Amino acid sequence: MSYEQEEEDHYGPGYEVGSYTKDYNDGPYDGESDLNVNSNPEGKPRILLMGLRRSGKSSIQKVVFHKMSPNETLFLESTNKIVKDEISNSSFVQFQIWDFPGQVDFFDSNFDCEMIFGGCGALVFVIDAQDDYIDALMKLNLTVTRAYKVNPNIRFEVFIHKVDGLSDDHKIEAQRDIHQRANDELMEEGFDSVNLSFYLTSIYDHSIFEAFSKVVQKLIPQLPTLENLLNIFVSNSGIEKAFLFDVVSKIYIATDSSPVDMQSYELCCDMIDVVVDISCIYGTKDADGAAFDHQSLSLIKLNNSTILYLREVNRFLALVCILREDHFARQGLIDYNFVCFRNAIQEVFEVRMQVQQASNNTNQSAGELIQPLKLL
Ligand SMILES: Nc1nc2c(ncn2[C@@H]2O[C@H](COP(=O)(O)OP(=O)(O)OP(=O)(O)O)[C@@H](O)[C@H]2O)c(=O)[nH]1
Repeated sequence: MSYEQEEEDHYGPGYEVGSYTKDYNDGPYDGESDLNVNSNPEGKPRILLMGLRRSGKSSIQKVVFHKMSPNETLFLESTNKIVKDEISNSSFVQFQIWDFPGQVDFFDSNFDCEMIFGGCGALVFVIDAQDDYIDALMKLNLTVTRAYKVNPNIRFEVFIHKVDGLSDDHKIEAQRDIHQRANDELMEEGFDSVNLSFYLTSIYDHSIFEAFSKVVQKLIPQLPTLENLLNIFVSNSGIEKAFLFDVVSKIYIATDSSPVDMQSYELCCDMIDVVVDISCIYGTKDADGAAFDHQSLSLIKLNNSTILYLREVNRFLALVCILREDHFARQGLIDYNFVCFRNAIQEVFEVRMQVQQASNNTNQSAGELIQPLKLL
């Protein structure tokens, strides 16, 4: 698990791109500077992180994808160039994150809107809720309107961030106020069809992982299939809740259709930490040094007659389930259903690979550009 500061390159005169990557299992990124949409051969969706200075953009990226502890972010230096990060640690979770400096100026002639927004899947705008957010709302409006004109397919995600410092009432009020002001301004300017999603986030709890899970899920074309498979598995196995996790980032890439409550999600995240930590200390590591392998399985009984059950789905994904202890009496059935579920996921993955390969071949022969928004 290592990442490498790969290279720095010029993003047109005046804008630099720091490009590094972390490929959790396949060793350091060996790619070349990938500066524009056209050189994005695998068509990975791109997520842009934007917002005012010190709003918390780099902290979010470091905590979610680089295992940085929240306290360490206090020492992060201000970003003064676009930092590009390649996330390719899972069969389904593959994208690039571009972290922008807070002072980015859209009116600067060096800022190539077409190129930056054109190949973007989601734009995450971070607002510091502990600060006066009027300036941030102006910047949000400017960013969204600019981006939408270039690419109406972008998903706009607003993180009302640093809410750890706010009381519950204050959080709700901030969300209501920001939601209303942002939408009113867009309506006034005639951007009625722009859809903004809002999330209350903090790096000091699981809210940031939950919010990023939802951002990433929207970029996975196979999501309805995965959810369907989870629903079938859950209803036939007496399971209350199941999450399909990307083990390294602890982002859940799908869950069944019952509502997600934060406590269940936190429990499942904690279980992954426990399993990975114990495996690292006492388990045997494979050739890649990964302690999480095809035999990874864990069962934790809680003192409220609830069971947490974790099974490895593939190298990158784990299924974590919550169920009542009495339902676990039929473990054989659950295990059988799980094997069927795992085979189905494998098939989805294979179909995805085939379609991706076919699309690559077609595009190569036709000399066309690959649509960066498409995974399939
Ligand atoms: N309380 C609290 N502080 C946070 C949170 N997220 C980030 N911070 C702090 O906010 C400060 C700024 O964070 P950065 O990640 O450097 O902000 P940035 O948006 O990348 O800043 P620029 O690079 O200047 O654009 C740091 O001191 C972080 O520790 C959060 O969720 N809660």
